[in-house]
Amino acid sequence: MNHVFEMKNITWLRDGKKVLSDINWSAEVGQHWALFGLNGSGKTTLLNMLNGYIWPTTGEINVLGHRFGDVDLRELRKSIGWVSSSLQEKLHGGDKAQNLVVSGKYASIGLYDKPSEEDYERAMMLMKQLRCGHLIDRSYVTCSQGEQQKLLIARALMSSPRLLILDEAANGLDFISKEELLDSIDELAHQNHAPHMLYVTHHTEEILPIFTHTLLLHQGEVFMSGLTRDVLNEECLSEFFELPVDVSWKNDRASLSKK
Ligand SMILES: Nc1ncnc2c1ncn2[C@@H]1O[C@H](COP(=O)(O)OP(=O)(O)OP(=O)(O)O)[C@@H](O)[C@H]1O
Repeated sequence: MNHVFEMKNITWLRDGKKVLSDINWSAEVGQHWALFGLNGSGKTTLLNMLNGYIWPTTGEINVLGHRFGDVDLRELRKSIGWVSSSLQEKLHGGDKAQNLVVSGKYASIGLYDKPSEEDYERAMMLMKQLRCGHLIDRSYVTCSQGEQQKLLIARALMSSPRLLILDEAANGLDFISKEELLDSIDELAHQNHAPHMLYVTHHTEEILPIFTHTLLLHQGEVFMSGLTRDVLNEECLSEFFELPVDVSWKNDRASLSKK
Protein backbone atom coordinates (compact mmCIF):
# COMPACT_ATOMS: atom_id res chain seq x y z
CA MET A 1 0.00 0.00 0.00
CA ASN A 2 1.52 3.32 -1.09
CA HIS A 3 -1.50 5.49 -0.49
CA VAL A 4 -3.28 6.07 2.76
CA PHE A 5 -6.14 7.34 0.67
CA GLU A 6 -6.68 8.46 -2.86
CA MET A 7 -9.49 10.44 -4.43
CA LYS A 8 -9.66 10.60 -8.20
CA ASN A 9 -11.83 13.08 -10.10
CA ILE A 10 -14.38 13.33 -7.30
CA THR A 11 -17.48 15.35 -7.94
CA TRP A 12 -20.59 15.57 -5.77
CA LEU A 13 -23.76 17.22 -6.99
CA ARG A 14 -26.58 18.27 -4.69
CA ASP A 15 -29.69 20.20 -5.72
CA GLY A 16 -28.07 20.90 -9.07
CA LYS A 17 -25.04 22.45 -7.36
CA LYS A 18 -21.51 21.11 -7.42
CA VAL A 19 -20.57 20.80 -3.76
CA LEU A 20 -17.30 19.09 -4.71
CA SER A 21 -15.70 19.56 -8.07
CA ASP A 22 -13.00 17.42 -9.64
CA ILE A 23 -11.12 16.62 -6.45
CA ASN A 24 -7.83 14.81 -6.95
CA TRP A 25 -6.04 14.13 -3.72
CA SER A 26 -3.76 11.40 -2.53
CA ALA A 27 -2.09 10.99 0.83
CA GLU A 28 0.90 8.71 0.78
CA VAL A 29 2.31 6.58 3.54
CA GLY A 30 4.67 8.70 5.65
CA GLN A 31 2.65 11.89 5.16
CA HIS A 32 0.27 13.53 7.58
CA TRP A 33 -2.16 15.98 6.00
CA ALA A 34 -3.96 19.12 7.03
CA LEU A 35 -7.20 20.06 5.28
CA PHE A 36 -7.77 23.78 5.39
CA GLY A 37 -10.85 25.58 4.17
CA LEU A 38 -13.39 28.24 4.99
CA ASN A 39 -16.90 27.50 6.23
CA GLY A 40 -18.91 25.76 3.58
CA SER A 41 -15.92 24.85 1.41
CA GLY A 42 -16.81 21.15 1.50
CA LYS A 43 -14.52 19.73 4.20
CA THR A 44 -17.21 17.77 6.04
CA THR A 45 -18.54 16.45 2.76
CA LEU A 46 -15.07 15.21 1.84
CA LEU A 47 -14.67 13.50 5.23
CA ASN A 48 -18.06 11.83 4.89
CA MET A 49 -16.89 10.54 1.55
CA LEU A 50 -13.60 9.22 2.95
CA ASN A 51 -15.62 7.28 5.50
CA GLY A 52 -18.04 6.02 2.88
CA TYR A 53 -21.08 7.77 4.33
CA ILE A 54 -21.75 9.57 1.08
CA TRP A 55 -21.00 8.37 -2.37
CA PRO A 56 -19.44 10.60 -5.04
CA THR A 57 -21.49 11.46 -8.10
CA THR A 58 -18.41 10.70 -10.18
CA GLY A 59 -14.91 9.54 -9.40
CA GLU A 60 -13.10 6.86 -7.46
CA ILE A 61 -11.98 6.53 -3.86
CA ASN A 62 -9.39 4.21 -2.32
CA VAL A 63 -8.79 4.15 1.42
CA LEU A 64 -6.10 2.07 3.13
CA GLY A 65 -5.61 0.03 -0.02
CA HIS A 66 -9.31 -0.69 -0.60
CA ARG A 67 -11.34 0.58 -3.49
CA PHE A 68 -14.81 1.79 -2.58
CA GLY A 69 -17.30 -0.47 -4.27
CA ASP A 70 -15.14 -3.56 -3.58
CA VAL A 71 -14.90 -3.29 0.18
CA ASP A 72 -17.16 -3.83 3.19
CA LEU A 73 -17.31 -0.26 4.48
CA ARG A 74 -18.31 -1.29 8.00
CA GLU A 75 -15.12 -3.34 8.23
CA LEU A 76 -13.00 -0.59 6.72
CA ARG A 77 -14.41 1.99 9.15
CA LYS A 78 -12.90 0.02 12.03
CA SER A 79 -9.51 1.14 10.69
CA ILE A 80 -10.55 4.79 10.56
CA GLY A 81 -10.74 6.90 13.70
CA TRP A 82 -12.84 10.03 13.29
CA VAL A 83 -12.96 12.67 15.99
CA SER A 84 -15.50 15.35 15.24
CA SER A 85 -17.78 17.64 17.17
CA SER A 86 -20.84 15.92 15.70
CA LEU A 87 -19.82 12.88 17.74
CA GLN A 88 -20.34 14.82 20.96
CA GLU A 89 -24.10 14.85 20.53
CA LYS A 90 -24.24 11.08 20.20
CA LEU A 91 -22.28 10.26 23.33
CA HIS A 92 -23.67 9.28 26.68
CA GLY A 93 -22.42 12.20 28.70
CA GLY A 94 -22.89 10.38 31.98
CA ASP A 95 -20.36 7.69 31.03
CA LYS A 96 -17.20 7.56 33.04
CA ALA A 97 -14.14 8.71 31.11
CA GLN A 98 -12.58 5.25 30.89
CA ASN A 99 -15.85 3.66 29.72
CA LEU A 100 -16.20 6.22 27.00
CA VAL A 101 -12.64 5.50 25.83
CA VAL A 102 -13.18 1.73 25.94
CA SER A 103 -16.34 2.06 23.84
CA GLY A 104 -14.11 3.08 20.92
CA LYS A 105 -12.99 -0.52 20.60
CA TYR A 106 -16.45 -1.65 19.68
CA ALA A 107 -17.04 1.25 17.31
CA SER A 108 -20.28 1.82 19.16
CA ILE A 109 -21.32 4.94 20.95
CA GLY A 110 -22.02 3.46 24.37
CA LEU A 111 -20.94 0.19 25.90
CA TYR A 112 -22.89 -2.78 24.60
CA ASP A 113 -20.28 -5.50 24.73
CA LYS A 114 -18.53 -6.40 27.92
CA PRO A 115 -14.98 -5.07 27.77
CA SER A 116 -12.11 -7.12 29.12
CA GLU A 117 -9.54 -6.21 31.73
CA GLU A 118 -7.03 -5.66 28.89
CA ASP A 119 -9.42 -3.24 27.21
CA TYR A 120 -9.47 -1.10 30.35
CA GLU A 121 -5.68 -1.32 30.64
CA ARG A 122 -5.34 -0.13 27.07
CA ALA A 123 -7.85 2.68 27.69
CA MET A 124 -5.82 3.84 30.70
CA MET A 125 -2.59 3.64 28.71
CA LEU A 126 -4.12 5.81 25.98
CA MET A 127 -5.52 8.28 28.50
CA LYS A 128 -2.09 8.61 30.09
CA GLN A 129 -0.53 9.00 26.65
CA LEU A 130 -2.89 11.90 25.99
CA ARG A 131 -2.17 13.27 29.45
CA CYS A 132 -5.65 12.74 30.75
CA GLY A 133 -5.10 9.69 32.95
CA HIS A 134 -6.25 11.70 35.95
CA LEU A 135 -9.78 11.77 34.53
CA ILE A 136 -10.44 8.17 35.52
CA ASP A 137 -13.89 7.79 37.11
CA ARG A 138 -14.93 11.30 36.09
CA SER A 139 -18.12 11.47 34.10
CA TYR A 140 -17.57 12.80 30.61
CA VAL A 141 -19.97 15.76 30.95
CA THR A 142 -18.04 17.14 33.91
CA CYS A 143 -14.78 17.28 31.92
CA SER A 144 -13.67 20.52 30.31
CA GLN A 145 -13.87 20.82 26.53
CA GLY A 146 -10.11 20.29 26.20
CA GLU A 147 -10.29 17.19 28.38
CA GLN A 148 -13.26 15.93 26.39
CA GLN A 149 -11.33 16.30 23.13
CA LYS A 150 -8.45 14.29 24.54
CA LEU A 151 -10.85 11.57 25.68
CA LEU A 152 -12.41 11.48 22.22
CA ILE A 153 -8.98 11.05 20.65
CA ALA A 154 -8.14 8.27 23.12
CA ARG A 155 -11.50 6.70 22.25
CA ALA A 156 -10.70 6.85 18.54
CA LEU A 157 -7.29 5.24 19.19
CA MET A 158 -8.83 2.34 21.12
CA SER A 159 -9.33 0.30 17.95
CA SER A 160 -5.78 1.07 16.70
CA PRO A 161 -6.94 2.89 13.58
CA ARG A 162 -4.56 3.24 10.68
CA LEU A 163 -6.09 6.55 9.68
CA LEU A 164 -7.04 9.12 12.31
CA ILE A 165 -9.18 12.08 11.24
CA LEU A 166 -9.19 15.03 13.61
CA ASP A 167 -11.99 17.31 12.52
CA GLU A 168 -11.63 20.78 14.06
CA ALA A 169 -10.32 19.09 17.18
CA ALA A 170 -9.16 22.31 18.82
CA ASN A 171 -12.38 24.27 18.22
CA GLY A 172 -13.63 26.15 21.22
CA LEU A 173 -10.49 25.56 23.29
CA ASP A 174 -8.68 28.34 25.12
CA PHE A 175 -5.02 29.00 24.33
CA ILE A 176 -3.60 26.67 27.00
CA SER A 177 -6.00 23.80 26.33
CA LYS A 178 -5.40 24.15 22.61
CA GLU A 179 -1.62 24.03 22.98
CA GLU A 180 -1.91 21.04 25.32
CA LEU A 181 -4.06 19.22 22.82
CA LEU A 182 -1.68 20.05 19.98
CA ASP A 183 1.26 18.78 22.09
CA SER A 184 -0.57 15.49 22.58
CA ILE A 185 -1.22 15.21 18.85
CA ASP A 186 2.44 15.96 18.16
CA GLU A 187 3.54 13.26 20.60
CA LEU A 188 1.13 10.81 19.08
CA ALA A 189 2.56 11.39 15.62
CA HIS A 190 6.07 10.61 16.87
CA GLN A 191 5.16 7.25 18.35
CA ASN A 192 5.90 3.92 16.72
CA HIS A 193 2.99 2.70 14.62
CA ALA A 194 1.30 6.09 14.81
CA PRO A 195 -1.81 6.28 12.64
CA HIS A 196 -1.72 8.37 9.50
CA MET A 197 -3.34 11.63 10.42
CA LEU A 198 -5.65 14.07 8.71
CA TYR A 199 -6.22 17.32 10.59
CA VAL A 200 -9.09 19.53 9.51
CA THR A 201 -9.04 23.15 10.53
CA HIS A 202 -9.86 26.80 9.83
CA HIS A 203 -6.69 27.98 11.57
CA THR A 204 -3.22 27.80 10.03
CA GLU A 205 -1.46 28.08 13.40
CA GLU A 206 -2.93 24.72 14.39
CA ILE A 207 -1.13 23.06 11.49
CA LEU A 208 1.81 21.54 13.33
CA PRO A 209 5.08 20.69 11.57
CA ILE A 210 4.10 16.99 11.68
CA PHE A 211 1.46 17.86 9.10
CA THR A 212 3.86 17.70 6.22
CA HIS A 213 1.22 18.35 3.60
CA THR A 214 -1.76 20.65 3.33
CA LEU A 215 -4.71 20.87 0.99
CA LEU A 216 -6.56 24.14 0.58
CA LEU A 217 -10.20 23.59 -0.28
CA HIS A 218 -12.03 26.49 -1.85
CA GLN A 219 -15.70 26.30 -2.80
CA GLY A 220 -15.51 22.58 -3.34
CA GLU A 221 -12.34 22.67 -5.38
CA VAL A 222 -8.70 21.98 -4.59
CA PHE A 223 -7.19 25.44 -4.56
CA MET A 224 -3.70 24.12 -3.89
CA SER A 225 -2.13 21.07 -2.28
CA GLY A 226 1.40 19.99 -1.47
CA LEU A 227 4.06 20.56 1.13
CA THR A 228 2.67 22.69 3.96
CA ARG A 229 5.55 25.17 3.66
CA ASP A 230 4.82 25.70 -0.01
CA VAL A 231 1.05 25.91 0.35
CA LEU A 232 0.90 28.30 3.29
CA ASN A 233 2.61 31.18 1.56
CA GLU A 234 1.49 34.78 1.32
CA GLU A 235 0.75 34.86 -2.35
CA CYS A 236 -1.26 31.67 -2.33
CA LEU A 237 -3.24 32.50 0.81
CA SER A 238 -3.95 36.08 -0.29
CA GLU A 239 -5.45 34.67 -3.46
CA PHE A 240 -7.27 31.98 -1.48
CA PHE A 241 -8.91 34.49 0.88
CA GLU A 242 -9.22 37.17 -1.80
CA LEU A 243 -7.67 39.40 0.83
CA PRO A 244 -4.00 40.37 1.19
CA VAL A 245 -2.53 38.52 4.16
CA ASP A 246 0.83 38.34 5.89
CA VAL A 247 2.11 34.92 6.87
CA SER A 248 4.65 34.67 9.65
CA TRP A 249 6.31 31.44 10.63
CA LYS A 250 7.25 30.67 14.19
CA ASN A 251 8.29 27.23 15.43
CA ASP A 252 7.33 25.94 12.01
CA ARG A 253 3.74 27.09 12.39
CA ALA A 254 2.15 29.73 10.19
CA SER A 255 0.08 32.55 11.57
CA LEU A 256 -1.93 34.94 9.47
CA SER A 257 -2.75 38.58 9.74
CA LYS A 258 -4.52 40.97 7.42
CA LYS A 259 -2.12 43.22 5.49
N1 LIG B 1 -26.85 17.13 1.84
C1 LIG B 1 -26.63 18.31 1.29
N2 LIG B 1 -27.49 18.84 0.42
C2 LIG B 1 -27.27 20.05 -0.15
N3 LIG B 1 -26.18 20.81 0.11
C3 LIG B 1 -25.28 20.33 0.97
C4 LIG B 1 -25.44 19.07 1.61
N4 LIG B 1 -24.38 18.87 2.43
C5 LIG B 1 -23.60 19.95 2.30
N5 LIG B 1 -24.13 20.83 1.44
C6 LIG B 1 -23.56 22.14 1.04
O1 LIG B 1 -22.27 21.88 0.60
C7 LIG B 1 -21.38 22.94 0.98
C8 LIG B 1 -20.20 22.36 1.75
O2 LIG B 1 -20.64 21.93 3.03
P1 LIG B 1 -19.66 21.28 4.10
O3 LIG B 1 -20.47 21.03 5.33
O4 LIG B 1 -18.99 20.10 3.49
O5 LIG B 1 -18.60 22.44 4.35
P2 LIG B 1 -17.47 22.60 5.46
O6 LIG B 1 -16.24 23.02 4.76
O7 LIG B 1 -17.39 21.36 6.28
O8 LIG B 1 -18.02 23.81 6.34
P3 LIG B 1 -17.79 24.18 7.89
O9 LIG B 1 -16.37 24.55 8.04
O10 LIG B 1 -18.70 25.33 8.09
O11 LIG B 1 -18.20 22.97 8.70
C9 LIG B 1 -22.22 23.92 1.76
O12 LIG B 1 -22.62 24.96 0.90
C10 LIG B 1 -23.43 23.09 2.19
O13 LIG B 1 -24.57 23.89 2.36
